[in-house]
Amino acid sequence: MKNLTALSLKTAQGLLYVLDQTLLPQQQRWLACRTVAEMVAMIKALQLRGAPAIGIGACLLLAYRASVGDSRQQLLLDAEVLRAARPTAVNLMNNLDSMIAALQQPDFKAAAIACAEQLFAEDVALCQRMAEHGAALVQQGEQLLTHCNTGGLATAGVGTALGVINLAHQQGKNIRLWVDETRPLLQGGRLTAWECQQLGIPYQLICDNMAAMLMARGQVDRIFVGSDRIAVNGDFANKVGTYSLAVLAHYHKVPFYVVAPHTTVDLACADGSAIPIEQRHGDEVRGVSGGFGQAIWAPQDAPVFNPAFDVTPAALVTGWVLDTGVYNQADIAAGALQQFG
Ligand SMILES: CSC[C@@H](O)[C@@H](O)C(=O)COP(=O)(O)O
Repeated sequence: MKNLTALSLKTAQGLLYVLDQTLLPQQQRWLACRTVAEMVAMIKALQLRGAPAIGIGACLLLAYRASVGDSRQQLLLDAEVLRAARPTAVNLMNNLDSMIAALQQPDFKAAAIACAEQLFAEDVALCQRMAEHGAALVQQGEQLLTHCNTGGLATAGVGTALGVINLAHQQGKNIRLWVDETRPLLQGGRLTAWECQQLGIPYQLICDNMAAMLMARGQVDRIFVGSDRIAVNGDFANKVGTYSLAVLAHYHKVPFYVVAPHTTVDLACADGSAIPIEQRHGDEVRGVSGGFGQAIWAPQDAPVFNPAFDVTPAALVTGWVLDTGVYNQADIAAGALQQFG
């Protein structure tokens, strides 16, 4: 396998390494990943996270397993085990489908490696195109807002929503960014804040419940978020809290954009009600843990509701920024997403 490098994934001398995102920003620790069980555990624990990154990581692991001599039959079984690691991000399923097709080739080992390398390269290119389409929407001096982490850590490339924001910054648009901390796992506070510092993007961190006040004061000009799965009617799933942001944006007439590669469209989902939503452990809401330590403030057995994602209805979206272009409400209603998947 070639040596590949992204912010959260890399291959070197044939081995796969994952940057443990649960420890950021306090610690930068790369973990070697050799087995399917290790990869499943990393995805479930969100050591590897972000819709495109988990799909690419799972396929790189299968390519590694092929390179060390696993049988085609074993690799096909392992692909199904990996598919079940997280349910919402369709990129994982789509990338594994590509890998399964590669494993049908006569030289399945070479095909698996080529497939993983191609998925990696393709994601880099898709991110760049999304960034170009999205950054063109941003005006000089705007105050932007984002949720969760959608940057280089979540993809093989520059990211989805954060890729757009970073390109607008690089273009000298003098933007400022509000970063939602993103409870319960703090992907904004830990990961997006860290990426913004690396990239030199001027940002301020806010708790999720401060966005309404900023919008009321006219301090948010545009919102960009990512997505884990987009239904054909334009409804989309993203990190829990995205829906409330969209409702707030609608009320305050703030343009609200979802940024995702066309491969995030799922033709099997007619609308958002068909998107499976992952439910996670109650401890994530009872407290927090990470590279900074652990704090639990709720009663140990407090009953918890903890969906990892929510669905934003298409009616609340100003624009769908895909690698293929920007689509508006009329485009989506006319079936623009039907060509993807
Ligand atoms: C490219 S990022 C799109 C989404 O994957 C992102 O917004 C998100 O919700 C990530 O959730 P996570 O639970 O951290 O994997």
